[in-house]
This record gives sequence, structure tokens and C-alpha cells, in this order.
Amino acid sequence: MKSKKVVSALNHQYVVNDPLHQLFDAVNVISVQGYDEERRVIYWNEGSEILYGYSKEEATGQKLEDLIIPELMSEIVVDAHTNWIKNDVEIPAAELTLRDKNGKDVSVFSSHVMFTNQYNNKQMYCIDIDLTDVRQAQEQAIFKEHMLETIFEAIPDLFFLMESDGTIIDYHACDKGDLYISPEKFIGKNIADFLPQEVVQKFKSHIAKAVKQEKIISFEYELNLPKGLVYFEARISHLKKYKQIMIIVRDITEQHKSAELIRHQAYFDSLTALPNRFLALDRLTQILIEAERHHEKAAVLFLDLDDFKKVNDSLGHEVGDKLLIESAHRLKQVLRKEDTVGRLGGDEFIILLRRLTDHHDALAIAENLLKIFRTPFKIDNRELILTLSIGVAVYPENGNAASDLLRNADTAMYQAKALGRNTYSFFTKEMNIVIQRRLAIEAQLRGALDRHELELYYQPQFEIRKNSIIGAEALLRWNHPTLGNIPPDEFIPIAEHSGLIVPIGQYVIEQALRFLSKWQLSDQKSYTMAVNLSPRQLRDTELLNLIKNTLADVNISFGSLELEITEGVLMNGQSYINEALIEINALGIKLSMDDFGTGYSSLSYLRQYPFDILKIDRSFINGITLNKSDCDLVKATIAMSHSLGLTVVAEGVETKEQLTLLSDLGCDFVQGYYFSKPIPAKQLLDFSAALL
Ligand SMILES: Nc1nc2c(ncn2[C@@H]2O[C@@H]3COP(=O)(O)O[C@H]4[C@@H](O)[C@H](n5cnc6c(=O)[nH]c(N)nc65)O[C@@H]4COP(=O)(O)O[C@H]3[C@H]2O)c(=O)[nH]1
Repeated sequence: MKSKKVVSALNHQYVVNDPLHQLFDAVNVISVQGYDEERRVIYWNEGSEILYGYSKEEATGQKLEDLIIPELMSEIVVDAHTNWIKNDVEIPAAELTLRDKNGKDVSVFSSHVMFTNQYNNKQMYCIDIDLTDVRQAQEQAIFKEHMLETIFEAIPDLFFLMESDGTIIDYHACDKGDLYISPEKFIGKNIADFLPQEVVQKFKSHIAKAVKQEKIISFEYELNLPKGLVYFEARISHLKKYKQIMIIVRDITEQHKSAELIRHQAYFDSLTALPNRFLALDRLTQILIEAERHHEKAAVLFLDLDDFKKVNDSLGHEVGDKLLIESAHRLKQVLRKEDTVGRLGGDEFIILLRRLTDHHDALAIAENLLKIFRTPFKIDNRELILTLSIGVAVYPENGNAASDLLRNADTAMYQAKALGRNTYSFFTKEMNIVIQRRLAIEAQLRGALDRHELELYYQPQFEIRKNSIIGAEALLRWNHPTLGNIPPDEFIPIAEHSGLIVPIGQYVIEQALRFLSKWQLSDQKSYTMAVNLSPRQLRDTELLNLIKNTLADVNISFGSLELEITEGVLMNGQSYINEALIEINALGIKLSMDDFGTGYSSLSYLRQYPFDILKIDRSFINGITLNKSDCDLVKATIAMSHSLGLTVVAEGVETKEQLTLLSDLGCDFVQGYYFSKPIPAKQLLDFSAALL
């Protein structure tokens, strides 16, 4: 039985063969159209309806060029069709862009056949396959390819595609100049043919890892290229499906340099380029491990530049820095290759000596270090002399751990300083006891004021001529519940070093002046009060305000206060000291040079600074009745002081003979055990009242 559709076609006498139509009707993914000799539609399957949007009814009888052929192609199509009918020139199958009912482009792959029916009429059948999806996929693929190209262009990395045995199949380089060798030399070649052996090994082991672990593996390697050593990072990805390896290589030389710089900054001192504390201690730990393993000795030398602070303060930090650089240079000269010199900070250096046979090796190096510093430094056309104090701790005798050795070498260095500087000192156990006590004192001193452990004692001063009290010197006492009575000679330097002298000194001034006020009132005499000042206190900007306020508070004249300073204070030569002394003098406060004769005793200080009083140290008073030289010195000092308009106080007078001699020499005032030891405030009140 003929179908309805075929019947309609028959009506137009365009029938082809019925079974074929039945087949086309069953397929709707392909468009099949039949045309008569005038290109009128005689057959239009469901696939055509879907593809071109015309229903069969709409299409049937329409001309091909009016239906789905774009205007521009119309003439060509008509000519080709005519040519086929007339001359039997087949229209080849081709990809075409046709047009649907809505005027939209339709991409198809179009094949054509020509039948001649029973009436000898020619009928062309077009079989069109929709290429929209294919086109889209193609476009997508092209787009992706372009995108990849663009990415490749933008990324400076090198991409290599290789077989898992290391044979390079393909590559991509944004800049061909980045390639180690030209592409011809590596495409199709194995990496072993052109890369250094150790790099090939790295590649092979990491490729094996990437294949095994099925993840991206990265590693670093370096190549010696004509432009220098270049560092690379390679990332390996296994393209399992294709049994290929993708390697992405990046030049990381810059990062390497930055990392190296950061590493250098973390481990080396930026001024001298020597290993810093961190690295030096790390090396010390290594040296100790090695020394233990090989049963060897090692030594730690702790070095401190003597009076470096003075150089920095007086000549400026620039000169100080140059001196440090030059010192580092000299230290290196003395050392053996296997030794280490590091800078711990400030003017402190550390030297690590390994593989020593005995102490003498360290001693020889310490001596050489002192020697090499004997040559003056030439900085900015200036000759400077700088000396060293060296503390030595030897492994294993003075400790097994790096920290112990360092601490002990530091202790020994302090000993070298105490010995007069410009020398070395080997650590001994006794030093440790000293340092332990020092640390304990410093720790306890911090709370001493709050715990009211500090008390002022007063030692009366006498005028020789009148044999009467003229004032007293305030001397600090510290009685600690467990450490006992700690002498000021021991705790004052520690207070000075730790800065605690500032609050302690303020306490002393306030206490002493309050007592003076009470004492003056009670005896109705204008006594004076001598108070010791440490160098650090002169840097305290609040000091003078405190003195002025306290004097005003207790209603005491400026002239009743004497501030005692030692020559050491003046040796610093700093401008703030000069300014403070001038201001003290301008206020009318008396200035006294303490311990005269013990230090450098530079007479120029007496002329240079506004002193009122000179105190001869008790070490000379002790000897005046025993040896002529001390007596001559004291005699000369008194004469000289008087010629400069200074009043002379002799300290430490213990005997009547000393007093008589001092009186003969024209000394003005005296203090000492002969009259009274330093005593508590209350006792002094009684003592002086009894003499009234
Ligand atoms: N052998 C003997 N010694 C006598 C005699 N007469 C006095 N002395 C001692 O000689 C020292 C004189 O004090 P200095 O030279 O200023 O030396 C003082 C001073 O430099 C410092 N010092 C004491 N109190 C203070 C203070 O409040 N502030 C500061 N910055 N230093 C202080 O501590 C040093 C020692 O003080 P002290 O132990 O009290 O020692 C005192 C005193 O007790 C004597 O006849 N024979």
C-alpha cells in the first residue's frame, strides 16, 4: 500500500521509489529533500522539517533556491543543477552554509544524487547532515588552541613533551632565546644526549616518581649556561592516557638570588659580612658534635673591643662602623681556614677554633689577635688605636654545650677587662662563682628599692683647723635578706651597668637632702652633704630638675650640696657631661672630684671643668706617713689645688699621725675612720649633737 506522502508526490508525477522514501521517513537526524527538474520540492522528510523549519506542506512545491539557498549562492546552485541535468556534471558533496525558515545559517554536509524516474524525469535528492554541533566543537577546539597559544605566549615557562624514556617529542618556548640548545638539537633526542649527567639523573628519578605517584612532581636543578649559573624549577606531569610526560620548566634564578639574599641577611651580619650570632652558634654546635666524635678540643673566644663606645660617641657612628669592618678584616687574617669568626652584635665578636691539640693553640691565636690590633687603624686620615679583651673557654674542660662555652668565654672576657683590658683570660671555675654572684646581685637589685633594702649611711667630714663637723658624705648601704650586706663597690657598678643607678641615684639624692634639712635644723648649722654621682646619672635629663625640686622642697641652699664625680666620668669627653657640669656649677651646687690620684689624674680636667673640691683618695692618705712619695704627692696635690682655688678633702684618715701630717700640709677637710665610720642617719644626729 502506497503511503499518503507518496501519493501526493505521484500527483505531481515526481515519484521516485517508494521503499527509499519509507527509509528516509524513518530517519529524522538526516534531512532528505527531493527536487524535480525545476528544483521544486517533491520530497521533504521529517529531518528536513527539523533542520530547516519548513513543514512538509510548506516546502512541497517550493523551489530549492527560494527555500534554503542563501541569496548569494542562488545563481551558483541553479547553474550547477542545470549543468547536472543537461550535461550530467555531478554536484559534489560539500560543506555548505544554507538558510532555515527564520533566515538563520544552517551548516550542513550536503550530498546529492540524481535519479531518473519511470517518466524519464530527473530528480535530485539532497541528503544534508547538520554540522552545527560539529562546527561548534571545531570552533571550540580552535578557540582552545588559540587560548593555549596565547597562554604559552604569555608564560615565560618552557614546555616539553617527552616520552617516558626522556625522548623529547615537542616543546613550546615563548622566547626561543630561553632554550638551553636549539630545538633541532633536542627534538627527537633523549635528554641524556644534551643535559649534564647529574641533571639527567634528577629528571629520570622525578619522572619515575611522577609516573608512580600519578601527581605533579616538581624539583629544582641548575645549568651552567654561557650567561652564568641558571637555576630552574621543573614540574613533571604524567599524561597517562598518552603515555607521555609534560615538563614545565621555569627559570627561578631571580627567586634563587632573592632567597639567597634573605638567607644571607638571616645568617650574616650586614655591616661586616661575618656570620651573625645565630649562624656562629649553629657552627659552634656543629664543631662540638665533631669534636666529641673525634675526641678533639675546641675553643670559643669571646672578643670585645675596648672602649669602642667612646669611639662611637666621640667620633660618630660612621667612624665606628668603619672600625668594626676593619676589625673584622683583621680578625679573619689571624685565623686558620677551619676557624670561624662571627659578630655577636655591637663591638662583640666570637671566634671558634676547632681541632685544637691543647690550650696552647688557643693561647697562640689569642696572642696573635692582640698583636694584630697593635698596628693603629687608619680611618679617614685619622690614626686610631683600638685594643681587644679576649675571654677563652675550651671544650670539653669549660663546658660541653655551646651556650655554656659562650657564657664562660664571656665571663673570661670580663676578667680580661678587669685585668686592665688589651689582654686575654682563660675561663676558670672561680670566675663562674663571680659571675653567678654578679647575676644574683643584678636580679635582686631590681626590687631592692621597693623592698626598702637600701639605706643611706653618712660619714661626717671635719674642718681640720677648727676641728668641727662641716658636713657628711652620703654612702649607700644594701642589706639583702639572703645575700647579706653587699658593699657599694660591688653593687654600684652593676647598678650603673644595668641602668638601675638612675632610680637608685634619685632615691639617694632625695634621702640625703631630706636628712640634711633635718640635720641642719636640729644643729642649726649650715652643713654640707656630699653625694656620689655615677656617669650614667649625668645622662638622666631629669636629674637636675629632681635636684632643684628637692632642694626647694626641703628648703636647702644649692651651695649645701656637693656632687662627687670621678675622673672616669670626664674621660668619656661627651658633650652632655660638660653641659651638665656647667649647669650644676651655674646653680651654685658644689662639684667635687672624687678619688683623685687613682685614675689618670689629669690636671687638665681640674682646669677644664668647674670643680670646687678635690678629694684625695684614701690609698694615698694610707701611705703618707709611711712613704715619702705618697707624702710628696699629697703635698703637691694640696698646693696645686689651692693654687686653682679648690678646697681639699682627704679621705680615709685612720690615724692621728695622718691627721697631723695632713694638717701640716695645709689640707682643708678630712673624713675617715679616725673620726667616724659611715653611720646611719640617727646615729649621725647623736654624734654631731654630742660635739656641739
Ligand atoms: N678603709 C677605709 N675606708 C674608708 C675610710 N673612710 C671612708 N672610707 C670608705 O671610703 C669610701 C669613700 O667613698 P667613695 O670614694 O665615694 O667610694 C664609694 C662610691 O664610689 C660608691 N658609692 C657609695 N654610695 C654611693 C652612692 O650613693 N652613689 C654612687 N654613685 N656611688 C656610691 O661606692 C664606693 C665605696 O663606698 P663605701 O664602701 O661606703 O666606702 C666609702 C667609705 O666607707 C677609712 O678611714 N678607711
